[in-house]
Amino acid sequence: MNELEQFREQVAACDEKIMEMLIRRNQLVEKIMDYKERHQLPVLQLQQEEKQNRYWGEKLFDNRHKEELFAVFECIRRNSKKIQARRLFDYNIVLIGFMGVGKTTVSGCLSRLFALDVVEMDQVIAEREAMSIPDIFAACGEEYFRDLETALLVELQSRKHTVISCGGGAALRERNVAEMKKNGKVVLLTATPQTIYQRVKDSEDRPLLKGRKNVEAIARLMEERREKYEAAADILICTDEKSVLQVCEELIQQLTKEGIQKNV
Ligand SMILES: Nc1ncnc2c1ncn2[C@@H]1O[C@H](COP(=O)(O)OP(=O)(O)O)[C@@H](O)[C@H]1O
Ligand SMILES: O=C(O)C1=C[C@@H](OP(=O)(O)O)[C@@H](O)[C@H](O)C1
Ligand SMILES: [Mg+2]
Repeated sequence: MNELEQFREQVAACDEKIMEMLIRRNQLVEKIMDYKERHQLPVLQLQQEEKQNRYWGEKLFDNRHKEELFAVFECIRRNSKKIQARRLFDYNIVLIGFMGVGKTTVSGCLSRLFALDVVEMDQVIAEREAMSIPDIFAACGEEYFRDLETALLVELQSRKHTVISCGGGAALRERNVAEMKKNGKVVLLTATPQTIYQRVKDSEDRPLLKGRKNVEAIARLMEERREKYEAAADILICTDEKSVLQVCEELIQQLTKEGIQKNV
């Protein structure tokens, strides 16, 4: 055997070991989940991730392939999160609620925590129409926009393990709620009008608040919508005075409670 072939054999032996270790690692991830479930421990334990980052940062700091090694480790960790998420949520997580409650922000955070895909409905619609949401409203009207939402919700039924961040008005149509529930658990995020005002006051992205961006008008519109939002929700999370991470933790905790856990 020439030298090149010998090296190739050694690389193949390394791959064999790496794969064996990855299989073992995945089994341990499952065991950790069993343990957390049995002892009712929170699913998210971010300090563990920080500990790993510190450890490998120090250990690899002068390695020539530090970046590449980190990228592989990140990929391994992402896959662990996926394994975890697939077991926890056998469905889509559909976020609804008034403008500014944090649907988009919470989706991003959930996606990082569990390596879930995100569909930001407004963004998909704006891209497909090649127009911003305010422009769609101005050019084609609200009904047209709501029809696009309905069509997209139907399309998303073929997915699983996806966070669907709805536009604030999507849950107001009965038909939309029925489509959401076919593949997902509907999570209603709430906040007081004062909180909403603070969060949206500097943004121009919400045509329905144009010319009425004040606490009173927000409170009125919120009250008009409240009944429909609440009727659509499988769970409700209040976001006032909570960080985005706290909101995610509460959401996971509620979703993984018995009964909500599986899509039954
Ligand atoms: N829990 C929170 N605490 C503080 N600010 C938040 C929180 N959730 C969202 N925000 C902020 O509020 C604004 C609106 O959030 P966004 O996710 O766009 O809401 P939505 O998609 O429901 O309209 C953003 O600037 C975001 O950073
Ligand atoms: O509440 C609504 O009717 C709307 C909310 C907006 O999304 P966000 O809730 O993400 O702001 C956007 O879809 C559109 O302006 C209509
Ligand atoms: Mg949004």
